[in-house]
Amino acid sequence: MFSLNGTSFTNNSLSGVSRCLTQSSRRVSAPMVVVAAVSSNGKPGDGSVSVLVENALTESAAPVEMEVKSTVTGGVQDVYGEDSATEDQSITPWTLSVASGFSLLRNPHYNKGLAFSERERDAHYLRGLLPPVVISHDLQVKKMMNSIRKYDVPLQRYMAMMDLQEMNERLFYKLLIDNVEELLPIVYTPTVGEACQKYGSIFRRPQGLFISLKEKGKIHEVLKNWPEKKIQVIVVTDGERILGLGDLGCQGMGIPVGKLSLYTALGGIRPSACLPVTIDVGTNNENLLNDEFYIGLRQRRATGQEYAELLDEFMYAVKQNYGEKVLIQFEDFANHNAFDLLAKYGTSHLVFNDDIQGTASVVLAGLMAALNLVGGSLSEHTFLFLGAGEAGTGIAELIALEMSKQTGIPLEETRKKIWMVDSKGLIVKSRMEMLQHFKRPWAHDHEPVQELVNAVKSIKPTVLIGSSGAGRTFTKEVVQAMATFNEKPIIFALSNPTSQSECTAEEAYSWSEGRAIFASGSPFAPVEYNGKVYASGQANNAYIFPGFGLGLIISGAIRVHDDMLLVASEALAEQVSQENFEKGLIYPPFSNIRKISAHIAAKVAAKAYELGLATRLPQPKDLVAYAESCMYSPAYRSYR
Ligand SMILES: NC(=O)C1=CN([C@@H]2O[C@H](COP(=O)(O)OP(=O)(O)OC[C@H]3O[C@@H](n4cnc5c(N)ncnc54)[C@H](OP(=O)(O)O)[C@@H]3O)[C@@H](O)[C@H]2O)C=CC1
Ligand SMILES: CC(=O)C(=O)O
Ligand SMILES: [Mg+2]
Repeated sequence: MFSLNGTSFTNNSLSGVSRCLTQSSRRVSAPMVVVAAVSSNGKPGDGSVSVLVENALTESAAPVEMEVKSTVTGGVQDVYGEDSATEDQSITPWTLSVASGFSLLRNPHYNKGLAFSERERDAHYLRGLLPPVVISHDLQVKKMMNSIRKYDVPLQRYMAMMDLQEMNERLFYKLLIDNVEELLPIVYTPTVGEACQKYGSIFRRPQGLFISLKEKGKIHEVLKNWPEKKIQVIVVTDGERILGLGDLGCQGMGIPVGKLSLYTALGGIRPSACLPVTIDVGTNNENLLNDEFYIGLRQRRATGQEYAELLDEFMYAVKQNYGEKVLIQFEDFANHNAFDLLAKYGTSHLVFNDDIQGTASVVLAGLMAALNLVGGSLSEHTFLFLGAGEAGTGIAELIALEMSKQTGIPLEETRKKIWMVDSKGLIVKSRMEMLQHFKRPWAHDHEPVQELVNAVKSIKPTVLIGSSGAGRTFTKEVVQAMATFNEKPIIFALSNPTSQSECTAEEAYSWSEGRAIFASGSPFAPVEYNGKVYASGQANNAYIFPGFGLGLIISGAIRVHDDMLLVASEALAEQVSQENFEKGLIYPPFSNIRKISAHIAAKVAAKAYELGLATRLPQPKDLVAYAESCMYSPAYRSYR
């Protein structure tokens, strides 16, 4: 049934399998990887065994040599945890697992529910545990969508999705992939924001690792408690700036969980390679500190050395446990830590800050596409941001870099086309002394201006970008001002969730008399204005990070480089079709996202090879085809 280093197995005994695995060290050559074994009497080393195998090439975005999968099910005992005869003691010992009967139904990785075939029910001790009907994966999807749609409250839909993920992982991902436009607002913004706010009350089972100050000095061991060993992507937050909702402390866990489900559904990274992490150093949110259901440390945030030491221990433990090439995505850190963490670990780890870099790439892509509708080159436009934090200054820097590359004009000059307003007004030279370091490049010569609308009237931007986290700050006066000196004003309201959006789609179109090119961070339904329907795009980093991460993984990249962000923007902009433009759209539909992600991945990987940052050799000839072939598919495997 499967072959391991030259030895074939058919209904071999479990102990035989064990011996062979031991003798052949812990690594199995692709394409076959043991994923579970079933013994006839449920006891290891006794009776006949069938071994479930999967094809590593279609199953994973990992290099083809893979560690033997470690799963313990079967309700008998943890079968084999012993070290095998190999010199490489840094690798976690493999275990071979017994998955059958009731435990198989309780294992979300392997459970198929009513889709287990008659033969599988016989072979895997499922008789009587399921009702007689056998249904297809497609019918399961239809049934699940029917039940999810019955919930009127988005948070109930979110909880139904989380329950499904815990029950039947492949059904969860098929549902999400097949209904991405409908379900993205549930597992992601805006609903994930509400889920984080209420995470303490709705918490059922751990979906990721919680690393708090209590774990200081033990993080290496804590990482080993996670059941999966072959991790490729970690999304980590400390919960201090969750969307535009502020400090949600430990309850920010919903964000890494949500982002990683998109890594799988949108970018094809296999679920077992994804690890959500929340670093808990306390919270300054008084409501949470006083909430009896709060699940985090009940103390104010640790800062300074205490904070830095915990983060440092985490970063090095990750490298020690998962190697050089694990991608660590920083998510929703407050800006007073985010920029420093990125700078500090950017030279030693494969790190990516989604709020700074992913957002920059998605917005640049939208602008590149928008030029098809408004004309001119990037450097002929003038940009004004409301919000000069991670998102705002990250986007600004990438736009300035792209302008500089296109024109040969130095970066210091191209930055002068970009203006920023923060909570204290327009960022101008006279404020320089008081500005945080990331705002300083944007302090230009101008008299102080307090109000956004006055900044708009004075600077006359062609592009207005909201990255403030402050809802309804693009007032009627602001949008109307944009529409007086622009035939087609480009207006992005990036802040999440919907409640924090700088304006709604309806406001953007009606106040600009239908002339705005509008996109928002959280989705808005199409709007009717003067008898015409306007559909707006979603300028959200979810277009970028899944494909970007896939590109890093398939090339074995060891560092992230700004040029990779630029090619990711180009790849996304190229996916906007003529048909999309005719509808005023500057982003392609999410329904094509896996194809889009493969294109982004291919460009990012090609750039990694060009820059000498790729370690997976030789370089595949057709990187798009290779990226597609590496993507996880939620199709059920046959457990014969
Ligand atoms: N669409 C997408 O893909 C993404 C969207 N976002 C969204 O962007 C928002 C901001 O995120 P991020 O940049 O990380 O946050 P930061 O906290 O780093 O920055 C927020 C900025 O907005 C300014 N600001 C806050 N309130 C006002 C106000 N009323 N008027 C003017 N300026 C204001 C702050 O000013 P000051 O510095 O003076 O305090 C700060 O400069 C969030 O809502 C987030 O959800 C973020 C990443 C991706
Ligand atoms: C989308 C995202 O990353 C944010 O709003 O923070
Ligand atoms: Mg974020």
